[in-house]
Amino acid sequence: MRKIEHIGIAVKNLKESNNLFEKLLGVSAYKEEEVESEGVKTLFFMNGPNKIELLEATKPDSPIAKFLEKKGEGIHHIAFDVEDILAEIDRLKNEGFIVLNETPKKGADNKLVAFLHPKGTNGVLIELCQEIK
Ligand SMILES: CC[C@H](C(=O)O)C(=O)SCCNC(=O)CCNC(=O)[C@H](O)C(C)(C)COP(=O)(O)OP(=O)(O)OC[C@H]1O[C@@H](n2cnc3c(N)ncnc32)[C@H](O)[C@@H]1OP(=O)(O)O
Ligand SMILES: [Co+2]
Repeated sequence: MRKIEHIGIAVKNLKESNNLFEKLLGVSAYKEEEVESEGVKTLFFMNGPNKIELLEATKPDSPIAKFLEKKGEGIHHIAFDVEDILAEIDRLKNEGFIVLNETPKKGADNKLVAFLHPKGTNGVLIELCQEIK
């Protein structure tokens, strides 16, 4: 794991949260992207070295919809930048972490992604991100 790639925040309404985070960070979002396979629409902000990903559910069975139902708006996951996601998946599996998708999937913002179950990480959903070069 090289560095935190982004913090994912689940929100009910991307438009409203876009205005809020624009005020909070003093910058505009640099990208809006729908990830059909995850049932999410994402909005990315960069302020200094920090990246914030806002996530709105686009379908009722999306992980974000379930999260909002259960916990309401808030921090959803922490994503880490990795050099080699397959090697990292292997390493983490051997360390006993629960890898939710052993085959990396296409995420937002030009990344290959995989997730670790929060049950194995003190209740924090962890995302692994490898830049697609
Ligand atoms: C890929 C696009 C984008 C990117 O950056 O590129 C994204 O980040 S997309 C983000 C959305 N996609 C995902 O989150 C995929 C991985 N998540 C999952 O597979 C599920 O959400 C899972 C397995 C974490 C939970 O799904 P499940 O159907 O089991 O939901 P439950 O409500 O039954 O939860 C079980 C248990 O886990 C706790 N939980 C759920 N979500 C989170 C979370 N984000 N952080 C911490 N804990 C979480 C939930 O509270 C339940 O705990 P319990 O003690 O049993 O109540
Ligand atoms: Co993410």
